[in-house]
Amino acid sequence: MGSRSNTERAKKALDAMKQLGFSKKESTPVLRGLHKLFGGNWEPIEDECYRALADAILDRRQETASPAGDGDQDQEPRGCMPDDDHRQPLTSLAVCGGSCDTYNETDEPLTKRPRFNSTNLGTHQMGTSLGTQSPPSVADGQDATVAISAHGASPQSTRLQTRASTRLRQASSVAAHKRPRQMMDEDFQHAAFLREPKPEPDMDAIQDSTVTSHGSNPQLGLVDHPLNASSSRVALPLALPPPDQNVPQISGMKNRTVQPCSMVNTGKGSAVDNIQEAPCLDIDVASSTLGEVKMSLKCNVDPKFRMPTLEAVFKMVEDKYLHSYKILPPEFSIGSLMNEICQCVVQLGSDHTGDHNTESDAAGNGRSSQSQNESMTDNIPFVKPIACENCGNRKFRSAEESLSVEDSENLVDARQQPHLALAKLKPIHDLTDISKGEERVRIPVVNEFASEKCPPPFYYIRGNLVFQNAYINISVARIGDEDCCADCSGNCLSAPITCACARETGGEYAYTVEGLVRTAFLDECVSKNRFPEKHHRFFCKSCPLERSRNEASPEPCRGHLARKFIKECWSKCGCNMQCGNRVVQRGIACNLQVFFTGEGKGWGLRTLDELPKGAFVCEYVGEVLTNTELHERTVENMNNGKHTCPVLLDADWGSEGVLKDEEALSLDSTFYGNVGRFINHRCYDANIVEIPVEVETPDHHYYHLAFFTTKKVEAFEELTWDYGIDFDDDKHSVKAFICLCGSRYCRGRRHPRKRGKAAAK
Ligand SMILES: C[S@@+](CC[C@H](N)C(=O)[O-])C[C@H]1O[C@@H](n2cnc3c(N)ncnc32)[C@H](O)[C@@H]1O
Repeated sequence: MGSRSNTERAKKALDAMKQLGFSKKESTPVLRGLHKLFGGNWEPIEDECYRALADAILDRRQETASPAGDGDQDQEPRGCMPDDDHRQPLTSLAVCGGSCDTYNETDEPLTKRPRFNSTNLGTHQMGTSLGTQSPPSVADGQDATVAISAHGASPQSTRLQTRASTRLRQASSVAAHKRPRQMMDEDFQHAAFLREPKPEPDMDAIQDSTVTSHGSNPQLGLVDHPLNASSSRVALPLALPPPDQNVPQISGMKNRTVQPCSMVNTGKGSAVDNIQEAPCLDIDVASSTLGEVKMSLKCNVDPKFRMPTLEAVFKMVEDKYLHSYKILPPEFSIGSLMNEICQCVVQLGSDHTGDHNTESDAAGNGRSSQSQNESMTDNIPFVKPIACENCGNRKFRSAEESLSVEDSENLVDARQQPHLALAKLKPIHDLTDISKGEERVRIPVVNEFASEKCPPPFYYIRGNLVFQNAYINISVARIGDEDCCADCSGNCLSAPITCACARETGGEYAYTVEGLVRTAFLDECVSKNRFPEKHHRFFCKSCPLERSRNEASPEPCRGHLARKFIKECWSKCGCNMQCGNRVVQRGIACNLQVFFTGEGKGWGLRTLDELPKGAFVCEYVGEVLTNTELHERTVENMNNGKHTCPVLLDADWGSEGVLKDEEALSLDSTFYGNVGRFINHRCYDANIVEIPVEVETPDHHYYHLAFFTTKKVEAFEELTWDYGIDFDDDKHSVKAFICLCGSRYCRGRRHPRKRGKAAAK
């Protein structure tokens, strides 16, 4: 190198810049300046594929284009200006439909595509950056490609990155903005390489890959890498125009091809189940040593597809995953998130009734944020309708197959309103296993009376789901050393001393080695339920329950029982899954059956085996609702002649200050639930009792409600729990029914008004 002439080296440098889309006219003065700055030394200029030169050109552009400095988001429209991509070639989110015929193929790879300026993510200042041009529709293609590119050096891209990570990992975007350039570059490498945990075949080969012209997409002006694991790999600087085999390529690019969507392991029974049906064909992530990362998603779309703005897409994705899913499923991955983005692009782009397909929408013009939220949150139910099997004389059909033509027309509505979906689609249960495989054991449904064959429709879920606004703070960081047993191994119950997780239960594990709740602990829980007046109660300063009933002048709190909690070991603990202090989290282990009681109580739950005292039966699983959501739902259900079956998670309400509504949680299994929703009420002497169990949170704010037997239960005996209903209280969230529990202590039966009604029946 050293022997080469200045002219030769300058020519090479300018050629390399040309490959990045910088004209000779623009590059030459910058190169001259740099050369002078480095005292005639070429090495720093040639290092890292002329990175210093490219950066200097970009800096110079930014200086000339943005006198107000970085962060000035109200500059002239950038998206459609040919030069713009040179100014910010790697710092924006770019969306392109299948045919971008306005694209200038020759020299300006990322221009003339509708742009999403990542600085404006989540704000309503998009208009100036996007202009008024409508996004292209996919005229005849069946694909839409969403390309997300980022450059580590830019604040914009940092925001893009931090947007994803803050929402996903609660990272601080502010801090990220301020980090030095190099650090950000590293972050972007990590963003591309580390956040997708799925196994990626033949990584070494990918990293060592050489440049080929394979897979370029001149039409889109995007580097269109081969997108599945089996295809050959490309290593291209992302801002380069489509490669020309005759042109020497800049080395140092890495390309990582994420598995095609069909290969994404979505995990059973989770929100991401649906991803298997995603319209996404391929996901690709590539990064370069220049600190760029580009992700491209290819989705199948219909010809009427119109490209939505990425702001709308991101909002929709975020809504789905983070507003509804504050508890992120363990299977969550960036791959599935990107796939979700694809689904949302397709869905929004296919919805011609909404106005999220226009640039002005992205600018926040013409549509309130509330209506944006509505269209997004209401859209897709996370849990698929139950497949029907063996119901009546019907054979197994998938949920979609089981729809009649008329029903299928309702599918659109159904997708927009999960609860409406339930009413319209009427998913039919699998009578051989109501859990449709969600549980470790099969839970059959039987009706020995020739009445209804099936329980009413609902979606079976194994674990709680947040309906919408409930706030649950689950993070590993919140679990301190005092709330976990990181040093344990194997089975905590076999260790000579109890671990930190037994602190909640007074230094003694709540479970015996046989997996039963200890008698003394259990009896106290039963006693609290049976004789609440004898036990300590909390009284809220401002009771959420009363507030929801009458916000203007709420009545005083009626008190909430101070409950006994079990704390199980969890992910931050060193023990294994078979640890004796992990019972509820392992799920249902006994043989249960849903059966028709024939006693006027509808369906019920019974055990098929004899159960000893203290045995775990099941959890009460449902949607986690805020207090307001519960109240609204109860009223709505009552108007529809339905009864809500909620349980308040109120064990800690009174001990805190004034609880915000989104912190006052309850569980409702009306629409989404597990077998717990079939357990009927029995006054006082019920054979199961609910005990709050902490699993993934170290406080009493959100917890699991687990049922344990209060005594030995015979095989085929109905399982019952005391709902704790005050049959005199008309305001109770469970609408008091005429109690047919059969207990000699029945509170409902003794109520004169109810008795009269019962007699009249
Ligand atoms: C959580 S659900 C229990 C499952 C319900 N039996 C079913 O068929 O879906 C609660 C509802 O069951 C009925 N129920 C529960 N316990 C009852 C009892 N002791 N007497 C009469 N009805 C009861 C009431 O209609 C109540 O609203």
